[in-house]
Amino acid sequence: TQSTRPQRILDAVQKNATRGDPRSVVKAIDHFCRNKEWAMNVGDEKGCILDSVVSEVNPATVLELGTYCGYSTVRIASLLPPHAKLITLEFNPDFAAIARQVIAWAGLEDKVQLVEGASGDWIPKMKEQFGVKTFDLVFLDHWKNSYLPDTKLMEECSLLRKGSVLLADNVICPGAPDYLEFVRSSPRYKSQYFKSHLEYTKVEDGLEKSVFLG
Ligand SMILES: O=C(NCCNC(=O)c1cc(-c2ccc(F)cc2)cc(O)c1O)c1cc(O)ncn1
Ligand SMILES: [Mg+2]
Repeated sequence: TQSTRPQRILDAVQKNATRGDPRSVVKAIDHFCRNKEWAMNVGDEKGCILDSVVSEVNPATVLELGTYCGYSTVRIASLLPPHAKLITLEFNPDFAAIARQVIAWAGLEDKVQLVEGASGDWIPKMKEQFGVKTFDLVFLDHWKNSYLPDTKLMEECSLLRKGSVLLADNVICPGAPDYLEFVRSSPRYKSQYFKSHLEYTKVEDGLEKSVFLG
């Protein structure tokens, strides 16, 4: 039977990465996507910016919107302090099934809760379902036209506190123009653009870091 690209990414991890070694999992995916098949992971260049923001925030609670194969999930979770928790939402069940195995190969299942379903359905249930008060860091990497409505929904559900950091991928390519306009013009956010490139390419892209001011 014909394999899917996420399945081929998982194969590359299981063949080339060491169980329990998150950095080797990240390296194996980047090597596969740079040399064999492009895939929509945040990638190594933007991944370094992601790492620096995670290390700076040192979050106890993280929400990731859009898991895909778990590449950024592994990057983030490998940097979290001992009792920190990462909740990652993925709408696509095929992506979720692969991501669970990638996260397990990295040995990070205890830090990560992968939830299958639509962000709009799950965000209002975060507190009651997972006992989350607020998120210290949110990584937005799902459907680009969901960034803005989901950010407004997180505000309405009081999931953001003074100092919560939103980090959004792909604000240039594919782009999230309505989200960018909102966080850059709203008095309730302090925004900063980190110029980079679309994963594994020379095309411009970047991450937007926005601190919620409460
Ligand atoms: O596609 C779903 N999620 C991925 C969101 N991410 C992206 O779309 C994405 C796309 C690109 C990208 C950039 C250039 C290009 F030419 C093609 C794609 C890069 C990225 O870094 C992304 O993050 C999805 C499916 C589904 O059925 N349900 C819920 N979500
Ligand atoms: Mg992305």
